[in-house]
Amino acid sequence: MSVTDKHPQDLQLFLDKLGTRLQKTPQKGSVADYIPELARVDPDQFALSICFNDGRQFSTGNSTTKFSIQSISKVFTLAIALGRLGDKLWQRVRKEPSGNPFNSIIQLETEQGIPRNPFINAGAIVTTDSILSGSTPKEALAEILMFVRAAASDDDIYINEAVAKSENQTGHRNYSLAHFMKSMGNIENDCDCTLGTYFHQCAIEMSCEQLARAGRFLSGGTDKHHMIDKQRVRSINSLMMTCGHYDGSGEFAYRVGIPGKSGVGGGILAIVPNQASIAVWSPGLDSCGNSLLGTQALEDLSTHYNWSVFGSPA
Ligand SMILES: NC(=O)CC[C@H](N)C(=O)O
Repeated sequence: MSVTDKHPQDLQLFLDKLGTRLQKTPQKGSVADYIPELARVDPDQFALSICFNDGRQFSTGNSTTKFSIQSISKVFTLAIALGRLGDKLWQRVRKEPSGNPFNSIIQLETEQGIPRNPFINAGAIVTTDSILSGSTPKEALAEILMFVRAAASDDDIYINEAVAKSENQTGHRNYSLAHFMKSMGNIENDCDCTLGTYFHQCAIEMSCEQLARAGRFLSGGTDKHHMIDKQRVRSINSLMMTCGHYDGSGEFAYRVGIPGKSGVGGGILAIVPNQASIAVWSPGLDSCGNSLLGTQALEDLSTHYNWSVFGSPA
């Protein structure tokens, strides 16, 4: 029996109180300003949506407002790449936490251009490059959008061109990562094509309600949402737990205790394995680039409902 069968009204009340309390918090973190279009987002926004495997969905705050999913897109591209290449992907990217910022270049030189994991920028660029091989950027982006729309059961999901363009103009760090990996033989396509595709996937916009629904393929929702092999669901969740918040992954696992993937747009997709998919959004970020209040909301929620996969204190 899920928590919704027992106390659906209590859960809605809990979420509304949580949203109201967090929105009053003075320390909201800072919005990402290295992508100029994201610097314009109003930091005083908060939304959360939970989609249970039994189909029920509960939301609070600005839950239909769309935001830039940014690195949360890396979960969808990893699922597509694993479906295409299978374990061969792991010859080009590893499965280890990096302990470094998401856009760090330092490990690539001593580690032969093989990124630590698919969720740091270098690893995500390699993952996108693998999807691009054999397709044009337009075809690869169409495939990514098709996957996301099918996962969310919603066609009203698009790429924000202005955000993609804005990141392309200021994406010198990502260009350096891609060119370094190209020099080491780990990028197959033209760097401009791979990065153009990567910037566009990051610029996908979704609301918390859409994102929570899109995450059902990782929470083991109904048969309809078995979009990928069950073994892969487990693999992706394990990487979200160990690497989904970059150099803040240990802290997130310690405080929240469930797999999660953040993005610099302020969103987090979190999975309660076999139970629910949760999307939270608050644009202010902490020093590791993870949503400050989003993390707090997930900690409060998972503590209250005992969702940590590491056991319950009771
Ligand atoms: N952590 C993130 O969300 C980073 C994604 C962003 N598009 C970048 O490449 O810098």
